[in-house]
Amino acid sequence: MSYRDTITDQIPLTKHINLITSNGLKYLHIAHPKANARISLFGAHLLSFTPVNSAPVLWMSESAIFNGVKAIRGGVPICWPWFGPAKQSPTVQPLAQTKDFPAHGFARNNHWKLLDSHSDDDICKVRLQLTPNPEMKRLWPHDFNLTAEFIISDTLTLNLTTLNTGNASFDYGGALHSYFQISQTDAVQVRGLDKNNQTSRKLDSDVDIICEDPATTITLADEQLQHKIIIENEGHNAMIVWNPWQAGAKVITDMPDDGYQTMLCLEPAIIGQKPVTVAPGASHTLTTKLSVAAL
Ligand SMILES: O=P(O)(O)OC[C@H]1O[C@H](O)[C@H](O)[C@@H](O)[C@@H]1O
Repeated sequence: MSYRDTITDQIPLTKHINLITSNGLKYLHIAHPKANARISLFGAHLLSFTPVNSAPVLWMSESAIFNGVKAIRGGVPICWPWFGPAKQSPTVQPLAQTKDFPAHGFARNNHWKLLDSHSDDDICKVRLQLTPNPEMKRLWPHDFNLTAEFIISDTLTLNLTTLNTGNASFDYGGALHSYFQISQTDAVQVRGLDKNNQTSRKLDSDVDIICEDPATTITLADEQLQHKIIIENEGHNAMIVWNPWQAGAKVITDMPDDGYQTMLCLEPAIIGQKPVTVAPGASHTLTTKLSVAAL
């Protein structure tokens, strides 16, 4: 059952933004003349973004689990403060060698606080915040204030700002793990995975690669939908491209077996080998901006 079937409470925050409760979990439903979007406060997880007169930009698994424990499969999970398996991330070693650490950090598995919301005729804006609790400190012993700002109009901007509130520098990594909706795998082409924009990549098998010198703008063109999704990123040092294909999808319990046919992950990331150092009192922002244009 999807969370949409079990809504128990709905509080209007602005003319365009409602705070929804379903199964004890909170969601923001944004219905604006320029776009619709949904955000889960669990994970500060963007679930959907659909500009008016456009197809949905983001893919959501039909078997995604909304239980406030497991990270949601689809949309834009926030991977933070490390990307990938903890054991491979220098920013969490040597701690991660001895204990059971979650892949992609802990931001996507925790409840965030709603800081504020605003909307007018042009945009909707919401900010969510994560601050450390003892379990997070066990996994990553640093003082931080993490803010996810969503600016929704005919484009969507997600600014993830890491503020160091402690008195020692720390290194962090992460990713905005965007799952894009595609019509079918042989209809799409990705450009911008290298800085010179020389390579255009077709999707014809499983892929899980790190592109370490991407262009600032990536495009995902879909011949069948006759549109391209434009992904403009800042603050990252790599792009991850992921599709698990048939065999991979079969072993992912919260993805239908044929789910891989309509999704592609393109993820602006800060990889563990090249973390960002944040000095006390300083901050760093990882940004992605999504828009759609006709082909
Ligand atoms: O299943 P998850 O923990 O959400 O990870 C899903 C995927 O995320 C990234 O794209 C990684 O590059 C993949 O190796 C990983 O399988």
